[in-house]
Amino acid sequence: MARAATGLPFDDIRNLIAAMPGADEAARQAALDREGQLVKPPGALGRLEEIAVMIAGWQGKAIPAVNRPTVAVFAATHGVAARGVSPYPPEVTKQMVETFSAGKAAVNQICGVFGAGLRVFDLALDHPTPDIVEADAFGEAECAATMAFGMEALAGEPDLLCLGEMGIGNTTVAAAVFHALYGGQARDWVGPGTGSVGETLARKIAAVEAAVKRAGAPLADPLEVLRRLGGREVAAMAGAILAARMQRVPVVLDGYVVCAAAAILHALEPAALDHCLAGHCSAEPAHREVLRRLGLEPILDLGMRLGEGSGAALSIGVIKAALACHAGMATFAEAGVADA
Ligand SMILES: Cc1cc2ncn([C@H]3O[C@H](COP(=O)(O)O)[C@@H](O)[C@H]3O)c2cc1C
Ligand SMILES: O=C(O)c1cccnc1
Repeated sequence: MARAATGLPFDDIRNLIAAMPGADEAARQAALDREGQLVKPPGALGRLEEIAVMIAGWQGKAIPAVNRPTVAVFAATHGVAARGVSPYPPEVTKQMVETFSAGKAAVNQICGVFGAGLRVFDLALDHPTPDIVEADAFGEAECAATMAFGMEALAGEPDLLCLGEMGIGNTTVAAAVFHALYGGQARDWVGPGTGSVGETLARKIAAVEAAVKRAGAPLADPLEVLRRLGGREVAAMAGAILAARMQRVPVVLDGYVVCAAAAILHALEPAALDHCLAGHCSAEPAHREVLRRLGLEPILDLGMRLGEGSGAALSIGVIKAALACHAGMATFAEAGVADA
């Protein structure tokens, strides 16, 4: 396999993780102080206050703003889909990419409501990654290059990056990643995805179990979990989360599949997700446990199980409201309201 002149491709990823910046503490503290002075009982805006303070830290501004939110949807195809682990055929991935372009998917409508830009990245859709039951999803060079491609999500300089994905079979891939990272039984991590029940669900559990065994889990290196069991959208999203961190852009995660990308980084370095919010808790049964392990509290919990970034996009409304309150409210002194 070709190695980059700078060393092993995964070493480049590890070097980035070692160099990740933290939040701007002065901006974070200034935002926290401001929250304490705004014309409301302290803490009365609950999570909205935490969101405003967190975004202040990452944007490095006492009064942060989200004017250019972007939803980046990564689409990929998976060899494992040919095993019948999803009720839908693999062609749906490409057809949904066309539907995103036509502005007719759910995520388009949600982006429209909140003024978010939508960018769709398709990752070699005509060339599925190998069936993870049979072979590794990638070689190291391709996996690292796909992560680097995901960094393109930052090219439009968004001030908030929401992640989404499209790829029939990718809840199987996500379950394999979680099973390899967190152990337990395959069935603990497998859920219906788009609606697998009965025989389809049984095939999905069997595929996850066999893939993780083949890959030789437990694996000491989370990047090997990604390389052996992941898919292109999972790798690209991990790259996007990392690139956002290098530029201190806050990230909103979507459901079960996006969290598989996040979990790889978290397993490499728990602080790697400090700039991330969980947009929602998906109805995929194991998502709540994954969020708990990642130390993330979902903003919304609406029983959604769509993917394509829909839950992350929907939480932009809450995030924008949090920032509008933080920026626009008067202090007790300014409003002439008696403080406690
Ligand atoms: C019409 C349609 C639109 C979608 N939008 C997102 N997904 C979601 O479903 C897929 C994962 O589920 P599974 O692992 O069960 O195939 C992903 O493509 C995901 O984003 C969709 C699925 C369908 C059928
Ligand atoms: O939570 C998700 O990401 C999800 C759930 C079902 C189907 N596709 C994605």
